[in-house]
Amino acid sequence: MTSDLLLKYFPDITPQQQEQFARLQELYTFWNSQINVISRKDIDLLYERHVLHSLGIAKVMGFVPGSNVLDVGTGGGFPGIPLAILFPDTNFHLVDSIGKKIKVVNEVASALGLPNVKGTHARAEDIKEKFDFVVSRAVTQLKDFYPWVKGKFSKTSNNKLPNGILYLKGGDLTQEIADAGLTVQQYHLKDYFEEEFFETKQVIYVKG
Ligand SMILES: C[S@@+](CC[C@H](N)C(=O)[O-])C[C@H]1O[C@@H](n2cnc3c(N)ncnc32)[C@H](O)[C@@H]1O
Repeated sequence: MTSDLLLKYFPDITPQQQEQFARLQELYTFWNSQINVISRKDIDLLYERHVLHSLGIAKVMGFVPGSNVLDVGTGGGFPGIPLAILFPDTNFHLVDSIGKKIKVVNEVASALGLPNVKGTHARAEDIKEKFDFVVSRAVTQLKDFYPWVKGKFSKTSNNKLPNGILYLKGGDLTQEIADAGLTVQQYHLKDYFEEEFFETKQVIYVKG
């Protein structure tokens, strides 16, 4: 199962990437038994609900080599770790306000040999560097999230979308988007993935 699901939607991944994705099951099964980084009932659905969901961002945006991406509230490394496997030439800075989750991120990145991942125990608001993109999943409402990151975008980018936020969201977002008062683009993951899990899942893009 594992990487078969990934090959179905990302047929160009290299044998090394397949191997890295395949190892996630063992690594997260171990780390999840130490520290709850993903829902325990979800561990059997790791590839669909966490890895493929994270890679939904890659269906919207292919980061050009050298891009710098901040993952805010990464928890155990989602969406940052799957994206870092898929985009080995992009730098991913994964932050979370809970230190033990960042320990998992750094252990997983080291076990997989991902030099493009840096995990930092910090609140998003305190990160001072500039990035091309901010990615995130399941952290907070857009109206609260946007002020944390709005000053963090570098001015230029060679990417296909201007620098900004790519936020994985699910359900009816009409009210949340209205409350944030932001202009967003909505990408529906059911257009890319046929599994029922993706029926209401979206990537919300906000220009930085
Ligand atoms: C529900 S978890 C989601 C984790 C991960 N993104 C995922 O989808 O599996 C939300 C995470 O956001 C982190 N978080 C909340 N507020 C934060 C902040 N201001 N800065 C950094 N991390 C934050 C929490 O510690 C928690 O790990």
